[in-house]
Amino acid sequence: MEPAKPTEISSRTLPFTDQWSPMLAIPAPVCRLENFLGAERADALLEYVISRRADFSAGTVLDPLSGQASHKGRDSLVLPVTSEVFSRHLADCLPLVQEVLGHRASLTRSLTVLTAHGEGGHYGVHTDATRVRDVSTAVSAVYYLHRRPRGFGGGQLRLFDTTVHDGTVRPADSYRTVEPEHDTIVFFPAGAFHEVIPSTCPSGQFADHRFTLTTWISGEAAATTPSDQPRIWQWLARAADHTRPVDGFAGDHDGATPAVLPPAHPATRLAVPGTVR
Ligand SMILES: O=C(O)CCC(=O)C(=O)O
Ligand SMILES: [Fe+2]
Repeated sequence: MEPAKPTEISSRTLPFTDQWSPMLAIPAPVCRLENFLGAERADALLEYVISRRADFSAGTVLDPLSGQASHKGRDSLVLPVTSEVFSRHLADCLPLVQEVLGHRASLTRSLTVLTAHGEGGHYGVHTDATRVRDVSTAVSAVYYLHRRPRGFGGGQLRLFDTTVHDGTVRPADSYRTVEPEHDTIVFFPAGAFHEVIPSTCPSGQFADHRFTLTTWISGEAAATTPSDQPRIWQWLARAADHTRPVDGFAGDHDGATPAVLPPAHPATRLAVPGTVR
């Protein structure tokens, strides 16, 4: 049979107009790595997290205007930690992550907390601007851990798109969903709006919670040349502007302490596909 000839849709059906003003909706760049620590070490870390149960406390949010910490819109347990090995892995994958995220600034410091979400655990829509000096260049990294079979439901991470329309940049209602899969890590711009939707934990046991090792990675000080960053990063930073603490960054509201990220090690850094190591 002959293929049908295309039919022109007449401009009576689809008229021309000079009132044409579509809205740009851009997904936040995300880089996801599976099997990040490997089965054995991920299980060892999970056992460690469970063993620290008594040391977790309620996580806070910071009001950017008043500088006050509160529990508004958040029900998570947190425990600040540092780990040389985890930091080295982060440093070794940053060249690849930066390539995927279209990120150009230098990243030298990190803040890390363990988190646990149980029955009703959630973290309302926010940016991570309160965790870093310069949200236009900082990266958030969330490493997920949980028992198998999974003892919790829900708890997905939603990463909101950004709309750019008539010179205004704002977070969109649309989003991408990240499943909190054991031994996977996601990286995304710290200025992207995101939320953790409520989790359930039918057993009520701490060991069945949704666990993360959450890290905020940034440079030393405010970037002097943010225009080096691709446009999407600049838009994200503009949309996140009102979430920056007006008094600037004055230490972490959950007690995380800054650690220096080593440079990527030539022998262990992840290769960027398509380049010579
Ligand atoms: O747990 C997650 O998936 C995200 C956590 C988060 O957004 C945060 O701790 O700032
Ligand atoms: Fe966050």
